[in-house]
Amino acid sequence: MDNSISKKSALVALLGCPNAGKTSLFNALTGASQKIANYPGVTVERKIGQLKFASGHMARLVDLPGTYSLTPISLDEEVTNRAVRGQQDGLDKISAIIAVVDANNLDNHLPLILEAKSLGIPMIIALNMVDMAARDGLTLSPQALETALGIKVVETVAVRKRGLTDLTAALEICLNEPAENLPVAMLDDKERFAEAHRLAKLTILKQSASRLWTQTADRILLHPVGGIFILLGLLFIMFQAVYSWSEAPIGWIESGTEILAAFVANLLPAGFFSDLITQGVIAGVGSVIVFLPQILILFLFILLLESTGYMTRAAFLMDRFMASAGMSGHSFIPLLSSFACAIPGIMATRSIADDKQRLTTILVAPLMTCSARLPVYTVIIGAFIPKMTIGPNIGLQGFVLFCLYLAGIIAAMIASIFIRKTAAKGAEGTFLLEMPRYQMPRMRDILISLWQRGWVFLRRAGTIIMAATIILWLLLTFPKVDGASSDLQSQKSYAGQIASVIEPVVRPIGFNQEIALALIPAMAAREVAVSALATVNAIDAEDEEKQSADLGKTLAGKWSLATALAFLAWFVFAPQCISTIAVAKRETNGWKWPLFMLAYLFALAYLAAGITYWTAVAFGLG
Ligand SMILES: Nc1nc2c(ncn2[C@@H]2O[C@H](COP(=O)(O)OP(=O)(O)OP(=O)(O)O)[C@@H](O)[C@H]2O)c(=O)[nH]1
Ligand SMILES: [Mg+2]
Repeated sequence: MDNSISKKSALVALLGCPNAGKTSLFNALTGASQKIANYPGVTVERKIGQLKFASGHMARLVDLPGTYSLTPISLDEEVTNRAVRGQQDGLDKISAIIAVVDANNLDNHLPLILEAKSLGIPMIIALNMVDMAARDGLTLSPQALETALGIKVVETVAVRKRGLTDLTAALEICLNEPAENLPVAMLDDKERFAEAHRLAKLTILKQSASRLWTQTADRILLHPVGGIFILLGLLFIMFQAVYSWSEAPIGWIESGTEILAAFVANLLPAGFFSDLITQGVIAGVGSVIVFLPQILILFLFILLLESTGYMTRAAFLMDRFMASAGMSGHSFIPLLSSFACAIPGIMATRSIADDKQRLTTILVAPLMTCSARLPVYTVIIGAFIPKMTIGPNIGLQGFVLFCLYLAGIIAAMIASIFIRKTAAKGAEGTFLLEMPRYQMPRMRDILISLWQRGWVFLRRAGTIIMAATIILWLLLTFPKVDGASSDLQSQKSYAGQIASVIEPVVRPIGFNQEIALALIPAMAAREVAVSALATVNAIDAEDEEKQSADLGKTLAGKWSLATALAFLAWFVFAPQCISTIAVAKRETNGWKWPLFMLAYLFALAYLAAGITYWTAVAFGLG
């Protein structure tokens, strides 16, 4: 510790809103002569350093936590509030304040200055980040602000050490000949914001059109209440579009697979091979490929939101919400990626510095509705939820899909709260984010990304999903039951025998034999649940001549609504994806956390499906 810091020299405080540049200024002004301690009772760092004036005199400088107001809400704001009022234990009375203001953000930063002014402590203003202001096309008049406030204003660029000589000179004058403290009228919140706005207008001489535009857009899109509604509205439109735009292309793909199946059936001699291709490969894989249009529409929206610069704003909007669940805005992007797929999502958590927050984000990422769930949701919704509207342009099917996504999000938040209270206890993190500029998306880039996503999906369908479907088909076809109806065949087959072990476990939550059968191969990937059901039904329908290419129609004739809803609820939670477990193992360096993840997600899935089933039955939907 540096004991050379004199206890007697005047104490000067750096006061300002979060991210105004106080710490940067503190470092620039004090160099290496810092002394770091904690405020008593709070784990907020207290930094005191020594400041040398041109005259050779010294002062002590204290860096305070950022706050927007002297009416504290959080602990570190409390520290700042007590410090400037001279009520902080172990801290001398403050002789002067350097109020640090972000030049780009006058409207938001000036209210604190007005509040501080009423304390009656000698004060000067460091108008910081003027480099950014200039870059963004802002022309400012520090003189205008100085005259209007009656407080000396010095322009600074803390990170480039610009304006520091002027600042220390002004500070020394302020300490030696404090301006007369004219009594200041106490303003209430509303008056203070109005006055801050007036001062900002006086100070800003000119601003570029694009900055003005960005500011207006941000005022609307980042509004703490309105912004959230806009975000939810955008997501809602997205899910509606996933349905309404995909109808026609889905029809084309369906007729395409039907034609292909008929063509192959004609081409190949009837028998094992023909059955394998038509029932296993074409019915199975085709039932998954049908979802390509919906997946592309989903990605189109995500890509558009990303490329316009909106996504970062969404992260910002969500920060407070995420913090209330024990994560932070940093977790937002990984979780958002998990809507596409949990694997890139979990890998993106590497950018989260806090270990506990990172672990939590990994553990809840599989609850975000990945695109592999879309086929499962869509088949069931298409089959069981009536195609009706529940409001102007609001379809019930899109609404249900929206609710399923919402259920995943809410479950993730609740799980996160629990995990942060138990398995991953730790302090809250901080959050910093720079807003990108708004821009027109470049259609070419979007199309390329869409093509890549589509290709990844098709490759999955052609590899893992096809393999799982073929294996399942083989397990369903053997051992052959002679002369049995095809229904009996699937029950007596190897797959049927395995399913009959699982069935008693899932029967209490409303699942039937064919669901039990589909759940095992679906561990490979969730979509396989759909291709497995398609294959089972293709085999079962063999003799009956009424095999429908539309899996939904077939299921609607067999399952009760309660079972269908329970099946949906299951897939909101069930960790049915081996690759996700593998990535979680790699990213957490061991089996402990992936096993924990498997256990808690299966438990949730079982509970949710059971509750859904029995509630539906109670309402007479069984
Ligand atoms: N371009 C530019 N960046 C700055 C300037 N001053 C600070 N920054 C940057 O702004 C960010 C916030 O600066 P800090 O010094 O940590 O802000 P602070 O006021 O201490 O923030 P809190 O302690 O959270 O209240 C950092 O990334 C700094 O590098 C400046 O004058 N110009
Ligand atoms: Mg700081």
